Amino acid sequence: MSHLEDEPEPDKRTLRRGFLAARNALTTDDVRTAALALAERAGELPELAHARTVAAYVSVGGEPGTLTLLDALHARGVRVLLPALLPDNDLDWGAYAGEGSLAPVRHGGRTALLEPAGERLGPDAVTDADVVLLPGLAVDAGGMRLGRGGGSYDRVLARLAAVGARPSLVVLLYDGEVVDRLPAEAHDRPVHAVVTPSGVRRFA
Ligand SMILES: Nc1nc2c(c(=O)[nH]1)N(C=O)[C@@H](CNc1ccc(C(=O)N[C@@H](CCC(=O)O)C(=O)O)cc1)CN2
Ligand SMILES: Nc1ncnc2c1ncn2[C@@H]1O[C@H](COP(=O)(O)OP(=O)(O)OP(=O)(O)O)[C@@H](O)[C@H]1O
Repeated sequence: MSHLEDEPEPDKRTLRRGFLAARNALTTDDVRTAALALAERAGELPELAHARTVAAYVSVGGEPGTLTLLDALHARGVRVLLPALLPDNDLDWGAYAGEGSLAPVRHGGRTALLEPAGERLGPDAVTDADVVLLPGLAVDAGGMRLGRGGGSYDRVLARLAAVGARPSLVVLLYDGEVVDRLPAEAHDRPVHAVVTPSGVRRFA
């Protein structure tokens, strides 16, 4: 992206469109191969090795795959919390109990998400997490994350801060989604690390 450095910062919407188009161009095989590498790389994170509760999400479509990782955590006895999207874009949470505990839910015209089918624990349940795995479209060298724009995870991060919870914040991405710089707003908060198929990068 260095050839763009002299141009005005493209806004978040334009950036989102570009990153989503690249994901849409991936084949099922690309996604599957990357998901295996991601699970392996994430397995190297000491934060995950020691976590008792992990807040995560089930990837859909071209998103970097998370299910292999979720199954590995669940099999080790880690409590895995998964989000359920509420009408105002806030997130409720439920526990992952294997693939049978997921239900496809379509919100509006969007791709169906896989959400926890069991008991709902309430939006504050995320404050129990030792590690939060956040979805995103990109992260920059300062750890600032570009999300989908719903503000769901902005609210999660605000809620964690409000109760003084300081879990490790980790975003799972493809290699090309780690960039030099993203536009940041006052409410944006940096993550601690990014996992891509080629490895883990930590932010100061
Ligand atoms: N897998 C997953 N679950 C998640 C999120 C996410 O980003 N990914 N969320 C993050 O906040 C929350 C749900 N919010 C979402 C907001 C917008 C779209 C969305 O615009 N989807 C588009 C593009 C899908 C694609 O990448 O191909 C669509 O369905 O058209 C999806 C989820 C909680 N669960
Ligand atoms: N703590 C908050 N509570 C409610 N709304 C918020 C909060 N923080 C940010 N928002 C709103 O959410 C919207 C999306 O913000 P932004 O573009 O940063 O989303 P994002 O970080 O890309 O998405 P996400 O958090 O879903 O991954 C903005 O309109 C913003 O004002």
